[in-house]
Amino acid sequence: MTPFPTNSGESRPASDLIRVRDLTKTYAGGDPSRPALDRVSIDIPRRHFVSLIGPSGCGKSTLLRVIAGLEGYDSGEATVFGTSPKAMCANKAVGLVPQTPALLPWKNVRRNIALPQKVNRRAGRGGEDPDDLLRMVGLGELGHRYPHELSGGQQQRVAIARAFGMRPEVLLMDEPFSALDEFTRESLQLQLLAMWERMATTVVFVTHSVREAVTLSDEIVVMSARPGRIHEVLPVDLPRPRDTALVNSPRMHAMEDRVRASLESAWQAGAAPDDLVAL
Ligand SMILES: Nc1ncnc2c1ncn2[C@@H]1O[C@H](COP(=O)(O)OP(=O)(O)OP(=O)(O)O)[C@@H](O)[C@H]1O
Repeated sequence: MTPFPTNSGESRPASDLIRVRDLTKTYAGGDPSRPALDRVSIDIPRRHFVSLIGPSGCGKSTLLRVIAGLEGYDSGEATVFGTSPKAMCANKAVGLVPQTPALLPWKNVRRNIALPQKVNRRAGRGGEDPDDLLRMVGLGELGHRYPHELSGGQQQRVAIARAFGMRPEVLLMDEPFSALDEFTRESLQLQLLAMWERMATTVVFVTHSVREAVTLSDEIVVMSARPGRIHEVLPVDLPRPRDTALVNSPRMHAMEDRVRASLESAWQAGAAPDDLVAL
């Protein structure tokens, strides 16, 4: 197990962590000798921004779905701030932002954002004002529009605003920016960081982009495939806010190089003999 570093260096109680211990998951019909997750252990401290990165099929989405309470597992344990993921999910304390924004096409943007808050109120949790949320993601003027009247990037902003509007204790994001152009992606990253800082949420973010992981994260979890394991946890020792000057600095590039080197060794650790012969 790779011990998960905390900013303070102190060990934290389970009530302050997303804690995964020795967790193994094999999908129904899957090869038991190659579980999707194999004895995975990590601690994600409350209010941290943590990215999961690794080769395709290494189990990033599976781990996210286990934390979300949407997938069971064979052995080991997962708790979110001391509670089971399913209980957190039932309490609407965990939000999930998928790769493609799932907005209701027959409701305008403001109603799309307000809808989950009704569910939230039933769960006894407050919500944010939809117009405030829209302003925070730079869409203050577009509350009356319908999803088909927005660009892909604007739709994803609505999805992010909606997720934060539920004031989740944990926000799980599965490659939310992967379909966007680089410029839109970079501007959304900065908006996401501003929302995260303001809402003090814990974010677990899946990405294939090294630059994105370094720009956003406190820690980067590098995973390896066949079977899915934690390869290494890299603390991102860069100050916040991560402004444009920092993102283009030598320190940033040095951190990116560290992550790339770790990914390469993760790939080698998980490569089957056939893959190596093909090289
Ligand atoms: N519903 C499912 N049924 C069976 N096997 C699955 C299912 N979902 C995922 N898997 C398998 O589990 C392993 C991990 O998949 P997962 O989607 O978690 O990987 P990932 O790292 O998120 O991949 P990618 O980067 O390509 O999105 C893969 O071998 C995949 O084929």
